[in-house]
Amino acid sequence: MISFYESPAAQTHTYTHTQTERQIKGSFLTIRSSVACIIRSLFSSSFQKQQSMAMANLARRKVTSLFNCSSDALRYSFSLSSTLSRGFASGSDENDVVVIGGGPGGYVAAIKAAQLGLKTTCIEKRGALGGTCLNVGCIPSKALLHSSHMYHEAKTSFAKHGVTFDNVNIDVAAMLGQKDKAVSTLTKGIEGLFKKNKVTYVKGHGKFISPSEVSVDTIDGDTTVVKGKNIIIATGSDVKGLPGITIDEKRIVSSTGALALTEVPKKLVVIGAGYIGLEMGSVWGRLGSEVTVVEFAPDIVPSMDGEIRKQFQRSLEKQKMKFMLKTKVVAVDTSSDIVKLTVEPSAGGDQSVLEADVVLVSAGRSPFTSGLGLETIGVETDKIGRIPVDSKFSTNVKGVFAIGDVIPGPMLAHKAEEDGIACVEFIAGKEGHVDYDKVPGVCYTHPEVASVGKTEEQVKQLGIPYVVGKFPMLGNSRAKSIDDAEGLVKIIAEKETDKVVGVHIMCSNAGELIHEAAIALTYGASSEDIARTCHAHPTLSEAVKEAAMATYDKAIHI
Ligand SMILES: Cc1cc2nc3c(=O)[nH]c(=O)nc-3n(C[C@H](O)[C@H](O)[C@H](O)COP(=O)(O)OP(=O)(O)OC[C@H]3O[C@@H](n4cnc5c(N)ncnc54)[C@H](O)[C@@H]3O)c2cc1C
Ligand SMILES: NC(=O)c1ccc[n+]([C@@H]2O[C@H](COP(=O)([O-])OP(=O)(O)OC[C@H]3O[C@@H](n4cnc5c(N)ncnc54)[C@H](O)[C@@H]3O)[C@@H](O)[C@H]2O)c1
Repeated sequence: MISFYESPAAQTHTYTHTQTERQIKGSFLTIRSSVACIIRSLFSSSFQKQQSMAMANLARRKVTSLFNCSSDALRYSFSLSSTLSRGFASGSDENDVVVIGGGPGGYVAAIKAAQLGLKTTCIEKRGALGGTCLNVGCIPSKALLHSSHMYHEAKTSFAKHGVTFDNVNIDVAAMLGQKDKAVSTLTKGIEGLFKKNKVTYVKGHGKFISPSEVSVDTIDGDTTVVKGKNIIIATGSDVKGLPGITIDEKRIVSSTGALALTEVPKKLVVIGAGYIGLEMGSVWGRLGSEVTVVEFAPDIVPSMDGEIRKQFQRSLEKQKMKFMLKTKVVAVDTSSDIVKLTVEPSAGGDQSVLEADVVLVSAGRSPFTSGLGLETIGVETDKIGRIPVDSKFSTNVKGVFAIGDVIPGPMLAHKAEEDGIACVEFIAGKEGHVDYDKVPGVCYTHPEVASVGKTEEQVKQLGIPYVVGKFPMLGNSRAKSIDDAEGLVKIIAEKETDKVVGVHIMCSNAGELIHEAAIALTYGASSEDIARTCHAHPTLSEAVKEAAMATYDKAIHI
C-alpha cells in the first residue's frame, strides 16, 4: 500500500522565506562559479574542463530549482499574513498558549512558544513529560534494542574478533533497570527545560470546557481551570486494539507490556509486521524467544521501498524471525497456560493454530482524544478519530490547534516536534514549515532501515521518469572492516533533472546516514551534488556517495 502524506504546513509553504533566499543565493553563487570555471577552462587542462562541465550542469539544475522555488516564494509572500488568533496575554492569568499533552509534539511546542515570548502552560496527565515517545515508545525501545544487540553480538560475533569468555548470560532485570534509568533521566531533563524556559507545567488530565478554557483534574486530586488565548491539542495516540483480543499487558501485551516483560518468553507471536512488531520482535528474538510475526498484508512494513523490504525480510529471517504474511488472527484462547491463536489467510481459507507464551499486538495506533471534551467545543474528527487541521494547524474551532499523532500524517516523534514548532510560529504571527514528504523514517532493527522521500513504487505510480543508483555495503571498506556489511544504499532521482526524490538505506547506522539524504532532498540536490561532496574515508557514509555516483554515472568500488 502506498501512502502519500500531505503536511498541513506544506500545503501553502513548501519553502520558508530563509530557505528560498538561500536557494536563490546558492543558485547565483553556483552560476558565478560556473562562469569563472568556464573562463578558466578555456586556458587550462582537461581536468579543469571536466570540472567546469560539472559546474555548468550544477548551475543548469540550480536554475531549474530556482524557478521552482521562486513560485513558492511568490506563494509565500501572498500568504504572509499574521495568524495570531486572539492576540497575546498581558499580565493576567490567561496564557497566550496552552498545550494539552506533554509528548514530543506538546513539550516542544510549549518550549518554542515560551522562547517566542508567549506565556505558556503545558498540561500532562501521566505525571512525567515526554509522552509516549520517552516513557513507553522511542526511548525505552531503543534502550532494549541496544542492550539486546550487545548480548546477541557477544553470543554470536565477539569470538570472530578474538574476544572470548566462558559464558554470556542475560539479566533481564538489569536490562530493564538500564532502560528505566534512561527514561527517567530524559523525562526529568524536560522538566528542567520547562523551568529554564519558564513554561508552567500542570500535572493532570485536561478537558475543554470552552474554546479558551481547560478544566484540569490534577494528579493531586484538585480541579483547576487553565485559560488560554490559543490552545494546542497534542494528546497523541494509543494502541489500536483488535476485535476479540483483550490486552492484559502480561500474556497479551501492547508495546508497553513488551517493553516490561520480566522473563524471555519461549514463544512470542507478534501481530503486525510494522515498526513496533519488528523492533520488539528483534529485542526478544535476540534474547532467545522463538518469534513468529503474523501480518495481514502481503508484505512486512507495507510503506517501505519494495526492493529494500525484500532484503530486510531476508535479513530478519536469517535472524530466525518467522513470517506468516497475508494472514489474520481470528481467535485467541487464553484459557490454558499456553495462549492459542487461530489464524487463517487474510482472504479466508483453512485455519491453523499457533501457540505462544506471549502475544504482542502491534497492528497500529489510533489518535487519542478520549475525555478531552472535543464535543463540548465542537472540534471535528475524521472517521478514524484524527483531528483535521488547516495549513496552520488550526482545527475547525478558532483558537484551537492540533499537532502530532492526533492529526493526519506519519505517527513519528520528530514529525510531532516539527508540527509543534511550526504551529506556535504561526500562532506568533511568524512563518512555520513542515514538509511531510521529507520526514525520514527509521526502523531500528539490525541492520537499520532508513528512508526519506519517495519509494520506487510511488515514483512509478506518479509517472515520474526516474533513474536508480545503488551501492551494496559489501563494497564499503568501513562496513567490511567492522564485519558488518549487510545492506545497501538506493537513490532514486528524476531522469531529466537528476534531482533526488528518494533515498533508502539498509545498514547498521542507516538512521544516522539518512540525514545527509534528508538535507539533499530539502535543498533540491541532484545525485551529482551528493556524489561531488567529499565524504571522509573510511565511513559508512561513503556508500551514500557511491550510490549517488551510480545514479548519475558509475560507482568506483563495485
Ligand atoms: C513502542 C514505540 C516505539 C516508538 N519508536 C519511535 C521511534 O523510534 N521514533 C519515532 O519517531 N517515533 C516512535 N514512536 C512513535 C512516537 O512515540 C509518537 O509518534 C510520538 O510520541 C507522538 O508524539 P505526540 O506528542 O503527538 O503524542 P504522545 O507522545 O502520545 O504524547 C501525548 C501526551 O498527551 C498526554 N495526554 C493525552 N490526553 C491528555 C489530556 N486530556 N490531558 C493531559 N494530557 C493528556 C498523554 O499522557 C501523552 O503523554 C514509537 C511509538 C511506540 C509506541
Ligand atoms: N522506529 C520508529 O520510528 C517507530 C517505532 C515504533 C513505532 N513507530 C510508530 O508507531 C506507530 C505504530 O506502530 P505499529 O508497528 O503498531 O504500526 P504500523 O502501522 O507501523 O504497523 C502495523 C502493521 O500491522 C498490520 N496489521 C494491521 N491489522 C492487522 C491484523 N488484524 N492482523 C495482522 N496484521 C495487521 C498492518 O498491515 C501493518 O503492517 C507507527 O505509526 C509507527 O510510525 C515508529
